[in-house]
Amino acid sequence: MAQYTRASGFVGLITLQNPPVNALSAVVRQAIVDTVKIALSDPKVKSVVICGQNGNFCGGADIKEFGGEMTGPPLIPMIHAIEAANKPMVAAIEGNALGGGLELALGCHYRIAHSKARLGLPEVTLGLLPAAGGSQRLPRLIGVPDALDLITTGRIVTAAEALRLGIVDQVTEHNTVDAAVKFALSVAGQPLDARRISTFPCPRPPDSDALFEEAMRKVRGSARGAMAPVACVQAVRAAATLPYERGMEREKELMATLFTSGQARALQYVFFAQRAVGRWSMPSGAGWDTSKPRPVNKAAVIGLGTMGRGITVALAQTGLSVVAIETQEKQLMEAKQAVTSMLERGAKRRGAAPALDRISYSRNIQAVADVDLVIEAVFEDMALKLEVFRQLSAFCKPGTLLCTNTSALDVDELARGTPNPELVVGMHFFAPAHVMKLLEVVYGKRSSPQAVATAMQLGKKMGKASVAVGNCRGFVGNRMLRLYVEQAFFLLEEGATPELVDGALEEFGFPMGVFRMSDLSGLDVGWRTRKAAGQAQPGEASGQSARIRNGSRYSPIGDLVCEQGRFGQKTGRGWYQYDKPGSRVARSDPWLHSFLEQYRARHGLVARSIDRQEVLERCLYALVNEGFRILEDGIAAGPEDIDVIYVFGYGWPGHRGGPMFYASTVGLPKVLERLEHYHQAHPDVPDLQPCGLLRRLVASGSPPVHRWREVIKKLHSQL
Ligand SMILES: CCCCCCCCCCCCC/C=C/C(=O)SCCNC(=O)CCNC(=O)[C@H](O)C(C)(C)COP(=O)(O)OP(=O)(O)OC[C@H]1O[C@@H](n2cnc3c(N)ncnc32)[C@H](O)[C@@H]1OP(=O)(O)O
Repeated sequence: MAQYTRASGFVGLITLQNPPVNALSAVVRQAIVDTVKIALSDPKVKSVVICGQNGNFCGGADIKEFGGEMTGPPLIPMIHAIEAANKPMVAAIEGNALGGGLELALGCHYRIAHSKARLGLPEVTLGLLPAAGGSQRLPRLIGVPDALDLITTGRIVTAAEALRLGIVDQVTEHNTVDAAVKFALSVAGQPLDARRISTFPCPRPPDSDALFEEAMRKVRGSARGAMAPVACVQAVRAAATLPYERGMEREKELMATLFTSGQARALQYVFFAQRAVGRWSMPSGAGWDTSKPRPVNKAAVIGLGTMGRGITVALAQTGLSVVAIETQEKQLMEAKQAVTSMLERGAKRRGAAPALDRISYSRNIQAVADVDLVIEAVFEDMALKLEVFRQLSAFCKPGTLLCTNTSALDVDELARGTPNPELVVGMHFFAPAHVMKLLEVVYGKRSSPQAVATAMQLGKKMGKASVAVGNCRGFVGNRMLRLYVEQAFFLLEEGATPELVDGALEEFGFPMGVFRMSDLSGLDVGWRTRKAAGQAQPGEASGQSARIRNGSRYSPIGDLVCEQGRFGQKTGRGWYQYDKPGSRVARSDPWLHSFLEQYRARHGLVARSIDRQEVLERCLYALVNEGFRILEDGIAAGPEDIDVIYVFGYGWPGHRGGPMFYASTVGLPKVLERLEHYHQAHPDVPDLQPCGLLRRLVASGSPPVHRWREVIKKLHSQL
C-alpha cells in the first residue's frame, strides 16, 4: 500500500509501503492512484513527494504478479497521471529505484537521490523491456546512446552516475525525504511544461541509423538467442523515430511478445531461484534459518596461482583484510604484481580507490595466526592439501574456518586430516575468481552448519551466487559436466566434428561449445585427472577394449590429442588451431579431422551422419539425467540449486532457465523417452540409463519444477 501524510504544511508525502522492496503490486498501484488524487485535490498541498519506506524507493513491478492474471490499475496510466499533474511531483530516491520504480520516478517532474541510491532498468534481465514508458522517456531524458546502454544491459548506476547522465536532478548525502520536501517547496507554483519528459523531443544522434544497426549487431552477438535485448533496441529506436504516443504503442507491442514468452518465464525463474538458494539446508535439517554465521573480518589465502590471486582480489574488494601467502619468493612477487593490477583495473572501472592496503603478503604460513577464515588454493593434490591443512590446524587460532578451493577432491578426507573437521568446508570458486559469479559451498559429513552459514554469507558479501551442496566427486557442476563432455567425445567417435558439436551448443545459447571451451581452459587439466584416476593410458591401443574402462564405454580421444602436445589455446593447437599460442580465434584444423578419421579406422568405427538435434539431446539430457541423480542423492537440495550453478558458473543460457528448468519445459516424459532411446542404442554407457527420480516425477504426472522438492522429500523419506 502507500501512506499519505503532509510534510511542512504544504507538501503531500506519499510513502510506498510494500516490504521488502516496495514492489508495485496491484494494491500499491491502487494506493498510489488514490493518494495522488487526494494530494492533487487538496488546495493546501502545493507539491507532492513520492518516497519508499525503510530507505528503499521501489524495486519495480511486482514480478510475482507476472505469472498470473494482472489486476489493479495498470502502471502506464498511473504514471501518466503523475506526469500530467498540475503540482510539482518529486521522487525522493533512497535505496533502489529499479524497473517500474525508476519509470515511476521518470513520470515525476523532479528526482532527488541519496548518494547511496542505485538506479536502473533491469527488465531485460527478466526477459522484458521497460514497458511502463521507460523505453520512451529515458532516451528523451538522457539521449539515445546512454539509454541504449542502460536499457539493453540492465546496468544499474550509482546516484553519482545518474546525476552525470541527467537521470536525477540532485544528489544528497543527508535525509533524502527532507531534501525532497525542501526542494518541492522551492519549486511550488513554477510552470511544469518543461518538466514532463514525455513531451521532450528525443535527441537524435547524427547518424542514428548506423548507431541502431551497430547496437543491434552488438546485442545479437551477445544475446545468444535471447529476445529481450533485441526488443529493447527496437523500443529505443521507436523513441528516437516516432512521436511519444506511437512510441508507447510500439513499446506495448514489443512487451506483449516478451511478456508471455518462455524466455521471460525462464529468466524470472532464475531470479527467484537465485534467492531460493540463499535459503539453503543440509540433509540434517540445519539450514539458513537455524545457523548463525561467524563474523569474518580477516581472511587468509594460501597459494597464489590463478585461483588464489582471484580469490584474494574478491576478498579485498569485499572490504576484508587479507593475508596472501605463497611460499616461493618469485611466485609471491609475481602474484603481488598481478593482484595489484587486477585491483587497480577493477577500481578504475568502478571509479573507486583500489583496496591495495587491505592485503599483506607473506611467505610464512604462520601469518594465518589471527585470521577468522582461511581459503586454501594450492595445487589440486590431496597429499599437498592434507599437509597444508595440518599446518593450518597448528597455526590458526581456535575456531578459524578452514576452506578448500578444490574443484573435485574429497572434502571429508581433508576434514579427517584436521583435529576440528566441523570447521572444514569447500569453497569452490570458478576462474577468474574475482569475476565469476558462482560459488559452490561444499559441506562434508562433519561440517558444522555454522561453518556452512559463514561460507555462504561470505560468498554473498562477495556478490556471488552461493549454493550449498553436498560432497561428492565433482560436487554438482563438474559432476554433471563430466557426462556432457563424455557424450561430446562419443559423438566425435561416431562421426561428428568439434565444429558440429560446438555449433549446436552455441546455437542453443552457450557462449562456447564444449570443444572451444576445453581449448580455452586447457585440455591437459582433464587429462591429468584422468591419468590420476587410471583412465588415461598412454599409447594408441586399438580395438574395442581400448575404449572400455570398468566395463563402461570410454573415449580416449581427449587423451590422444593431449599426447600430441595439443593442450588448446595455450599451445596454439587443441580441438582447433590458433594463429599462435595464446591466440583466441579458433579455426578449423584439417589435422584434427584426419586424426579423427584415422582414429575411427583404427577402432573399426564407421562414421555416420549426426544432426544438431542428436548433439543437443545426447549432451544436454545426459547432463540433466545426472542432475536428477544429484537430487536423488541429496547432494543438491532442489532443482533451483543446480540451475543457479549452471547459469552462473557454466554459461548455461539464462533465457533457458538452467538444465532442470529446461528439462521441465521440454517435458519430462520426452526427456525420459529420449534417454531410454539413447541408453538402448548405447547399452555400454550406463550413465544414459534414466534416473529413478526422473521416472518417479513422470509417474507423478510431471509436476512443475517448483513442486519437485515435494517428490524428492517423499523419495528421501522412503529411503
Ligand atoms: C498479454 C500480454 C500483455 C502484455 C502487457 C503486460 C503489461 C504488464 C507489465 C507492466 C509493465 C511493467 C514494466 C516494469 C517492469 C518491472 O519493473 S520488472 C521488475 C524490475 N525490477 C527488478 O528487476 C529488481 C529486482 N529486485 C532486485 O534486483 C533486488 O531484489 C533488489 C531490489 C536490488 C534488492 O536486493 P536485496 O536487498 O539483495 O534483496 P533480495 O533478496 O534480492 O530481495 C528481497 C525479496 O524481495 C523480492 N523481490 C525483489 N524485487 C522484487 C520485485 N520487483 N517483485 C517482487 N518481489 C521482489 C525477492 O524475491 C526477495 O524475496 P524472496 O524471494 O522471498 O527472498
